[in-house]
Amino acid sequence: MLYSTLTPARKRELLRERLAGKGLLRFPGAFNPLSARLVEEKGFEGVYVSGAVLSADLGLPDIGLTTLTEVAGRTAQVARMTDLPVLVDVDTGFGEPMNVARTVQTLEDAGVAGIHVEDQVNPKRCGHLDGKQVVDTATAVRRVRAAVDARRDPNLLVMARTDVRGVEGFDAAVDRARRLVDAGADAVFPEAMADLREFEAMCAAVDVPVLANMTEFGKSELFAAEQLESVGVRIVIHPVSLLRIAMGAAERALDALVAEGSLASQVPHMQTRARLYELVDYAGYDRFDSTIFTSTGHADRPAD
Ligand SMILES: C[C@](O)(C(=O)O)[C@H](CC(=O)O)C(=O)O
Ligand SMILES: [Mg+2]
Repeated sequence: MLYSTLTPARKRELLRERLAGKGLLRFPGAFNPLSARLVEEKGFEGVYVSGAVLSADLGLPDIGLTTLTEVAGRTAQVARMTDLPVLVDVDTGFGEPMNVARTVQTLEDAGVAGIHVEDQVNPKRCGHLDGKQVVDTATAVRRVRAAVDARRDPNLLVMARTDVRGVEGFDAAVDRARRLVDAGADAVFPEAMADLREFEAMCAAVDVPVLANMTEFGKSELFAAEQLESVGVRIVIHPVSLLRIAMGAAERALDALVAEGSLASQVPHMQTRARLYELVDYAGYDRFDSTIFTSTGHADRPAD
């Protein structure tokens, strides 16, 4: 009931423990707080909060228009719904290194287990589009150092995302990733890798966990979990997938409503009322209510 049963500190500790072990951690993107519960119930290891989803949710393109307050607010709502560690996309950190520091502390307060900050210029764009620009290494390093220095919980995972692959090529991306690890990054998110071999080489080049972004309609093929695991990738995100699936379903249903005048044909595709209530733990609230009434000896309500 009311959810998360673990403190943010414990979730961070658990993520660190899992990363110290072996295997791939799968982080589907939650497109709303409730979907985070679904992700947890299905047995995934973490929840991703995507900047692209957050922007799209507000009807905005993913070009750095969202504010820290919006991102932190939504992320806190997601994090409180799950015992899984939440990894959040903070784009370029919302400004200069001082802003990055504030971003990190604000998101620590929002209950996340990790953040990733990227080395694009502002306005940023989706990492799988052409025409991106990146900042120089010194600026990228300052962002990561600011993030690392600002965290109050040493277990908060500071992940450095580099967009250099799509701008200057793979070797430059490896150089950039190494510099960001030297600056204190706990993990690396190499954006827009061309193939599995590049993931493998990146994993071999840095001795911190590497993330793979399996976003659809992007530059990377959609590799399966076993393929990524076999080349040493430690975290995979499916950032926008659930939003795409939900929006695809919503559009098809609206078309049916227009064509058929009713949604009767769509009911088999819907999450049932019972399943929704299960996800929000309706029964848990009922139990709480009756326990309180019983224990306070409320006369009007029978104990059950
Ligand atoms: C991972 C990402 O940063 C996101 O915001 O989810 C995006 C995803 C996308 O636009 O498909 C990205 O830049 O890759
Ligand atoms: Mg993003």
